[in-house]
Amino acid sequence: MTGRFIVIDGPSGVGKTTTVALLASLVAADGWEVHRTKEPSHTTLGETARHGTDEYRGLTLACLVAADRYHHLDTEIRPAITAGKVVICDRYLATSLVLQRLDGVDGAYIWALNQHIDRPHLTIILTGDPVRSRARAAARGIHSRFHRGGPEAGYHERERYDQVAEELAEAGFPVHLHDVGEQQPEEVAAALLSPVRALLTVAGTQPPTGNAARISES
Ligand SMILES: Nc1ncnc2c1ncn2[C@@H]1O[C@H](COP(=O)(O)OP(=O)(O)OP(=O)(O)O)[C@@H](O)[C@H]1O
Ligand SMILES: Cc1cn([C@H]2C[C@H](O)[C@@H](COP(=O)(O)O)O2)c(=O)[nH]c1=O
Repeated sequence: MTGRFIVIDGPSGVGKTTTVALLASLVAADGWEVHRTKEPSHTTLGETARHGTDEYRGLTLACLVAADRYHHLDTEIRPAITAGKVVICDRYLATSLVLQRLDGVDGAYIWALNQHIDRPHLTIILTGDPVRSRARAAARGIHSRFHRGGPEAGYHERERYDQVAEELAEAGFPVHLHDVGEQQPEEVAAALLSPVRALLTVAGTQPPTGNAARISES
């Protein structure tokens, strides 16, 4: 059986990386082989995008993150799915549709750049109080110009993610929007387990192992 491709996306500091780690553990505990990864990837190309947002902007950055996405799909995501794993990826197309637009790139161009990417089986978009999210990102450490800016930037970013959730759904992407509210990280992951199990539990199909499985990560 081929694996599944799940994306967790949303504003800076909302808790994507934390949720990916916790959800990966829960899915592995169900017996699924899990591969955890993130975008930009941990390749030279990806790290250039992650840490280069002061130098690279607009169309250049849009092309850079799209190139990294195709390389990530070719070298990591597709092989893991073919091997039957559940791939859980931190950030993907929704980030490009929000941040590259904020950078002045036309939405149609972002879609065109990404027209050959794989469609995730499920895109989870986390939303939450922008003041809290921005404060958490700042406390953790800022490495991107998109993380800067106070509450106003945070509200704007959240609004864009809400719009992009609708845009992706209209384009046929299965989307699950989850407001983290005041939930603790473990509560967020537990709440997401239900839609993820619904995706993984195809009628009559059991997880490939009866026991807790391994998690690989990039
Ligand atoms: N539900 C939560 N409640 C309280 N703190 C949280 C919660 N989720 C995450 N955090 C904390 O907030 C900080 C940011 O979390 P995390 O790195 O997971 O967010 P992110 O969305 O991946 O951020 P970024 O987009 O900036 O990479 C971390 O210190 C994490 O421990
Ligand atoms: C996937 C993706 C990423 N970016 C930029 C935005 C940030 O500068 C970094 C990611 O930061 P993180 O805290 O390590 O998650 O990459 C982007 O502009 N467009 C994208 O599609």
